[in-house]
Amino acid sequence: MTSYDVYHGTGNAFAIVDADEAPEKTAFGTDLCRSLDVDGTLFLGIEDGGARATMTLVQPDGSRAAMCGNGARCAAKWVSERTGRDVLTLETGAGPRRCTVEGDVVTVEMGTPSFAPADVPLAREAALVDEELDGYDVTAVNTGVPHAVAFVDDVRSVELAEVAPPIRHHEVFPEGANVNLAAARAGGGFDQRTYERGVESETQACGTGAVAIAAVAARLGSIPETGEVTVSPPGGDLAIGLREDGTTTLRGPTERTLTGEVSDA
Ligand SMILES: N[C@@H](CCC[C@H](N)C(=O)O)C(=O)O
Repeated sequence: MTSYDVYHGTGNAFAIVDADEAPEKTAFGTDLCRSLDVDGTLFLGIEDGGARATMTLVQPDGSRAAMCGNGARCAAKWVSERTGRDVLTLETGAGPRRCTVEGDVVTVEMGTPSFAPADVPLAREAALVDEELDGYDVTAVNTGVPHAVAFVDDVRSVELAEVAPPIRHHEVFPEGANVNLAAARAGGGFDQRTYERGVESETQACGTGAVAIAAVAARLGSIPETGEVTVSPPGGDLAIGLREDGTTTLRGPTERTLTGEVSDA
């Protein structure tokens, strides 16, 4: 038997498994996503007494993603509950990510968003900034994984399941892209809806997507280049920090909802 916990970060839900206990990752992780109806399975390998942990995300379609913002928040909380560490570094496919745990609230240092075509990646040599793609003005950015961001008047009035797939699979994105729609809120901040690559549907929140929205808003001049902005997916509020050195932070709540065991056979 292998034990698991289910955590969510603003509605983005993950099964978390100790990497040392997992028999195999891809089929096991995919099956767990399906049986628990979660957005991914995180395999965590604790090192140095919890000062560091390796994070591997297997998504419902069997793919692996280099980084996951909300997953990193849940992962840090899981490691902290096991080791008592409040500050730790997650080793991800997108590089090390420092996390700070304060009760149920976790902040992840998300690195520097890149609009460079090779980094997104894009199948062309020019950045994609506020350019029409399948009916939306899209900006492409990598915040650990590739994102397409488009600003609309009202995120709720869009049929995301219809409009997102053509952008998600557009030939300009050789590795695909997560698709985010964002709308400025009257009191400041942004509403968010995200269609996730690998889940192949809308999720209740996406951390790298929230950082992408803030980074694109700053690039397009809709918000200051530094400071904090609230991005609100359906699952709750996320605070995004834009720092003077170009790096970003993601802060928000986490919650454990389930603990169980699954047969390895
Ligand atoms: N939900 C995540 C993003 C997970 C990776 C994404 N689906 C991809 O394949 O790029 C987040 O909170 O950042």
